[in-house]
Amino acid sequence: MLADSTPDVGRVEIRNLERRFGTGADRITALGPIDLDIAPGEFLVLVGASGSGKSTLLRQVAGFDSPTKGTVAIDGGAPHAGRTAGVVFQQPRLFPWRTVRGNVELALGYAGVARSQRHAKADELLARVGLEGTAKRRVWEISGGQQQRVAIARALAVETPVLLMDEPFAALDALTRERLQDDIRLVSATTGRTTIFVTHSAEEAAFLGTRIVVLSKRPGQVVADIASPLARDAKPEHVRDSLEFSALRQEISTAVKSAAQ
Ligand SMILES: Nc1ncnc2c1ncn2[C@@H]1O[C@H](COP(=O)(O)OP(=O)(O)OP(=O)(O)O)[C@@H](O)[C@H]1O
Repeated sequence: MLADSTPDVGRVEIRNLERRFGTGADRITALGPIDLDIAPGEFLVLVGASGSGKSTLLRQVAGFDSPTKGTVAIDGGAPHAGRTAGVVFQQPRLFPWRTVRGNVELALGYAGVARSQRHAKADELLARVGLEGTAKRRVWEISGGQQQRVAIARALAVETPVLLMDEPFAALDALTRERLQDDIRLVSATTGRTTIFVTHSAEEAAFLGTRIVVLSKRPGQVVADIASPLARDAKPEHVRDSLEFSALRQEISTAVKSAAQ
């Protein structure tokens, strides 16, 4: 299944971006200079050694933090936290005393959806991430994998042009992680939302990305930019079994190892 329509929003332009932290002798350059053009609908996976600045770059695009030098533009404008990008973190960060549906309804409220439409819209989003039948349960009653699905539904609720995911599956067991990868691949192909996804896993990067960008060790700079040859609408099991997938995973893994030296 391909995107519902060709997306025309969600262009991310990163120009000459640098981020330094600290002052005086303790000053470090964490990131940059970085130039990246991300087209609407691309699923860009960022990989690189620990400390290469992946989360720092994501935070600039989210609008949570500002570059020391250079610019980030989303559809030509400055990033605005919560308005231009939805964010999913490693921990789901839900409201535990609310129901599953209540968490999604809250995000819909922030997004300006009328109260009368929130219930149905929340259920539609929960179905999209495979959570039919859990709407009335409290967050603490469901598993970690299900909680992360709620966090994804919540991020999808706010119809931002960009979706940012910072190691969202890292804390999950292997089977749950694989299921969520299958689902997010399909969700992203159908919504066509520009996505930037951070991971440490070459396998996850190869499976999810339409494009994989490898950062060097500090200061993080782009050392490899790989276009995936895998078909977006291929069945997950066919992707995982394919020779192209193995070759891509190997290429990413080699690039990450050499970038870390
Ligand atoms: N607020 C901050 N103050 C000082 N240094 C920071 C700050 N945020 C990040 N850094 C430093 O910037 C560098 C990049 O950090 P960042 O968390 O972006 O890397 P990362 O690639 O996401 O790492 P990991 O894979 O371990 O999550 C690190 O050296 C980190 O210590």
